[in-house]
Amino acid sequence: MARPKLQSITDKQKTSVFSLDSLSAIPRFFGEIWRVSPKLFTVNSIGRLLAALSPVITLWIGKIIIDEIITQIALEEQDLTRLWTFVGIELGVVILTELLNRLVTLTDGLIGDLYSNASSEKILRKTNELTLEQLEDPEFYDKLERARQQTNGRVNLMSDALGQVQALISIVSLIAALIYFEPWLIVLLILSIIPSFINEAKYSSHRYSLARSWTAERRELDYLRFVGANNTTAKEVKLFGLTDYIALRFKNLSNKYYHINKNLSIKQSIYGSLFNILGTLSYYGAYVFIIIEVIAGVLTIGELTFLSGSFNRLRNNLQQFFSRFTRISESALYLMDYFDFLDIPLEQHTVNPIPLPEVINEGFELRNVQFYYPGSDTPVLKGVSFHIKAGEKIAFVGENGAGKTTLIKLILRFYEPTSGEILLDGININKFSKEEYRARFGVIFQDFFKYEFRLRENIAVGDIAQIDNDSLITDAAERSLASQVIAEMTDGIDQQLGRRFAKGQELSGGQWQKVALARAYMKNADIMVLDEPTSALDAQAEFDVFERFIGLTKGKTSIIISHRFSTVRMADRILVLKNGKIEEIGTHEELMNNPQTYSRLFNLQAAGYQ
Ligand SMILES: Nc1ncnc2c1ncn2[C@@H]1O[C@H](COP(=O)(O)OP(=O)(O)OP(=O)(O)O)[C@@H](O)[C@H]1O
Repeated sequence: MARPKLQSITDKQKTSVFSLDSLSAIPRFFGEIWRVSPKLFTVNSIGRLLAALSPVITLWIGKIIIDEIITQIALEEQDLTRLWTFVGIELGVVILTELLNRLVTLTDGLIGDLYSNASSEKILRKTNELTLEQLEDPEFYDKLERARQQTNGRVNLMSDALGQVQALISIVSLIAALIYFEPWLIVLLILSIIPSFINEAKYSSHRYSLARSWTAERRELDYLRFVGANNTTAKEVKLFGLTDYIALRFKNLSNKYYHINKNLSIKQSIYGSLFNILGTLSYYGAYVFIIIEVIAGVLTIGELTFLSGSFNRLRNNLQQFFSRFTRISESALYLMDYFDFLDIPLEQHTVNPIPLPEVINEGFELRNVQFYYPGSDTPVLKGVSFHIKAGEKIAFVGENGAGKTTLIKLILRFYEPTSGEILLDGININKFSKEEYRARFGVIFQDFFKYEFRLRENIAVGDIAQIDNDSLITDAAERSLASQVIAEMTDGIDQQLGRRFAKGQELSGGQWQKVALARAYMKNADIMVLDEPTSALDAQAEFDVFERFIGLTKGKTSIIISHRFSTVRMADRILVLKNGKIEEIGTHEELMNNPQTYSRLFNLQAAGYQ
């Protein structure tokens, strides 16, 4: 479902012919570049400024040299001092320009690298500041994709924009020289350039709107590339023989884009070539005009080389200037996407948060909680009310899709209930600071992430500030039985995990689960939340893990989700969810005496083990 907050720039604005709107993003862009490295930026700008004057100076010296040669040839007693002096000056200017150009390229590259790293980091941090709701929105993903792509484009934009200022200085100096000798040449020049500029502007805007309208498809292409060539999907792809299916899907979609893009490129090339020929004709027109003037004795030979050189140079510079201009406005459109992404409004922090209770006394209370996932019109929770007493171990049970994990997401404040409220010690959990509130939880999710980092990091993510606290990490590992995994690793706690990087060791599903469970033990959390923490463990390991858990978390409020009734029965109370409603709640014994879902499922599972 479209959400207005994610759409601040309309497509129409983005595709207006000259894309001038987009240029408004450039000052902010330069602000960002400046902050990346004020020193490099200053060196780069000064280098460009000096290099910009080189064409007119070189051409002017060239004119003096030629006129001097002609004068000296006509003399009987030649004095070549002035001639050699100017040749020497020209050589100096050429070497200096060469050095300045190198300096500009070098600083362009360095600033580009720094800027691209800084903007990637910004995207990463911004992504993390967004809510789960925003992260699960496909429109958000399109925006993220557009912000991510063209990182290189943004770097080129910098050299283009600075190059543009440099070119402008060269152009103004060359124009001044042309006006001084032959003002008419300027008119000829402008007439030859304008059609080609309009052509460039038109097609660059087409290209951008095409790229933009294909964002979702590009994401699909990326996903197909990932599914088709990836070590995590390789087993299934090989076993089910999916390569052809995926490759064909990829080919069909990418071919479609290729053909649309091809047609556009061909048209642009044809018109571009025609307008270029027009430009060349105008140059020769000017050339003929200057030759006639020289023959008539109005201009000297030196002035002929200077004027024809200046005209040619100016024509190239202007052509580059205009095509750079369209390139800049095109890149600036992508830049707007990037800023647009960075400007996605963030969720408001809780105003004047109430301090969390030092010790939890009463526990949680859910009052008539109803919940719809954003964009969905099917309720997942339909008026759920219950207590979790302080220090109690409560298990959530129910069939797939009943809403167990959703309940946990609401308690952890990843989403807000659509109606109803959740209280902790009688206070609505929204009134606490989200960060402080979440810090009181030790959590393992059903779909925990397997970081292909070191084992130490995989445990320390539970409290990353403690990454170097070996005793805390080994202690957490001991509690979750991950110590057995550490003992088997060549590099112990510093073993690289996964197969992506050198010396990485892949773990079994159960071993990963023990490592992930250790995250919940990393801090002395008041509330433990375990969402199917033992689904991959063997029966003995599961029993051991839970026995430990019960022993180690005495007096801590805990929520456990499990489909294994041998685990569930260890909880103080069990809540059975069915279709988003509480079907029954009570102790194992109470529920066993109640001929409803729990006793039926318990007996069913028990019978399976007999
Ligand atoms: N991010 C989401 N967006 C939209 N719908 C969702 C989302 N996550 C879950 N759902 C839907 O909410 C319902 C409840 O899902 P939930 O994950 O809470 O079930 P569960 O009881 O934990 O199931 P399981 O035992 O399979 O883990 C399901 O119908 C699911 O399709």
